[in-house]
Amino acid sequence: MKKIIVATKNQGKIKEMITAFKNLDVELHSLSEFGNLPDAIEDGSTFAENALKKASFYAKQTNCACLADDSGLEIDVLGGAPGIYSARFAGYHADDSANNKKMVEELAKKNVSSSPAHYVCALAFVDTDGSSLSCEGRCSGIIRNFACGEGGFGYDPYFYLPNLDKTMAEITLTEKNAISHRGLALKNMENILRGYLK
Ligand SMILES: O=P(O)(O)OP(=O)(O)OP(=O)(O)OC[C@H]1O[C@@H](n2cnc3c(O)ncnc32)[C@H](O)[C@@H]1O
Ligand SMILES: [Mg+2]
Repeated sequence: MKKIIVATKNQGKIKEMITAFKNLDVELHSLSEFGNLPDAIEDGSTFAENALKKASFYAKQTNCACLADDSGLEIDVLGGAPGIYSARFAGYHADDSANNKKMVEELAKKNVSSSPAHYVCALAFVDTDGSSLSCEGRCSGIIRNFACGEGGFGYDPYFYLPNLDKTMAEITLTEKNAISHRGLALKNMENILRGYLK
């Protein structure tokens, strides 16, 4: 069975990635099994470039095949910000609550209480021989300036899904995976990996 490292330090992503791959015939491992590895440098100009940088970096560090995710939120009224800077919107070591506070402040500066927005997720798989596979997923919704729900992570309590009349933080992990940017990208990657690992 193929051993794949879920190469992320984000616990929210880890849960979603492991749940999504439960029917794939692979052995998933966490980066934490390798001790305290350095952070990958995320200096690409696109989600796809950053995902590939992370997967390649951790494949070298662990000598194992790695699956990495680079993702973020694009808010229309902010011209697509925070985009690839979503994890550090409020500064380099910002946490979710600081980023969310900054996001609410930026909406206020534009004199709006909500805006159409899109989550984007790029996934990259890098094997031990350096060969790579990649794909993306997107999910559209409305960013609002108030939080609802306790689930998910990051911007989820502010990301409203009009079709469900709920935020991403008010649905279960399985429901989130069925519609989210990461869920859709993982479905894609599952199909690509099935062919690759045959
Ligand atoms: O780089 P790794 O170690 O994977 O973890 P990270 O949290 O730094 O991840 P990114 O660099 O890809 O930044 C993505 C940020 O975008 C936001 N984000 C991405 N997917 C999200 C989701 O499903 N729900 C809520 N926020 C999300 C959240 O703020 C993340 O920290
Ligand atoms: Mg990161």
